Amino acid sequence: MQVPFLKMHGLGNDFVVLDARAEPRALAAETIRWVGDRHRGVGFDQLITLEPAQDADVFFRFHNSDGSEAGACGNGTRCAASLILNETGRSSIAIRTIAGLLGAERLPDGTVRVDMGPPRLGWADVPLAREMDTLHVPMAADGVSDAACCSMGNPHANFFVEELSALDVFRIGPELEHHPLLPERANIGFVQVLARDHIRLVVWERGAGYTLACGSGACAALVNARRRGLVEARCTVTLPGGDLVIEQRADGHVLMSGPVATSFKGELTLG
Ligand SMILES: N[C@@H](CCC[C@H](N)C(=O)O)C(=O)O
Repeated sequence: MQVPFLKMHGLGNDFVVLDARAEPRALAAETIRWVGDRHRGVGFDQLITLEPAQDADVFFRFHNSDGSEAGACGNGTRCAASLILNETGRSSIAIRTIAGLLGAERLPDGTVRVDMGPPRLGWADVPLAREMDTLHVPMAADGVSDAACCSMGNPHANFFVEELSALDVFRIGPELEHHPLLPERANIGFVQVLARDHIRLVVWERGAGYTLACGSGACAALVNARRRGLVEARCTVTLPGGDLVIEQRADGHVLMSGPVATSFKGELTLG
């Protein structure tokens, strides 16, 4: 069976997009891992499946390259939303995801903004293994300690550091992703506050590993930095792949804007 796909990215956070609106395309975890293999398949951080929705323009389903499913994917939402914005010719759309209903719009400069909704801050929302203050979670690894956690529809743990380049992210990232306090694992964000409107961030993604950018991770970093009193409501978040602009509105909703790009299209041979 030949299945057409698009390869897209937001700041190098890369995606294979499958359109399953007319025909179901449920891939087994083993197939997802093969397509995600950067040597033997196409390679991606996340696979995004577009599905029909009853109460929105489209449903987006996200899978990590290890085959696990994720409730949210900020950059993937921006990329796939740009397809629906182009297709419909509309200036804004509504997207249903496992984590909730999201809004997306194209901005005059061509970038795409997604309303990721409000963060969830309770220990059971993240989730953490037991009741505790999500702003000070006793997790530590070489060079980092005292995590701030939240959910942006998916779990995030942030560590604030003086200097990001001093960290061995490839060693401590997987260690923290699998920490016993995180029953569903988490995306691990290492945050350096450069100014009250500027953050540097490196993310070790749950189920995908080191990434050039993580949209929901950038939202979580701003939310947790604000909770610690370190930044204002609007920040530029500089990731290895480039900049996102993140803003938390007075009603708590977190807005994320940045560029999207299509790399190529192709066909998967399945079965
Ligand atoms: N790249 C994403 C996050 C993808 C999901 C994550 N790895 C998870 O398992 O929660 C983004 O841009 O938000």
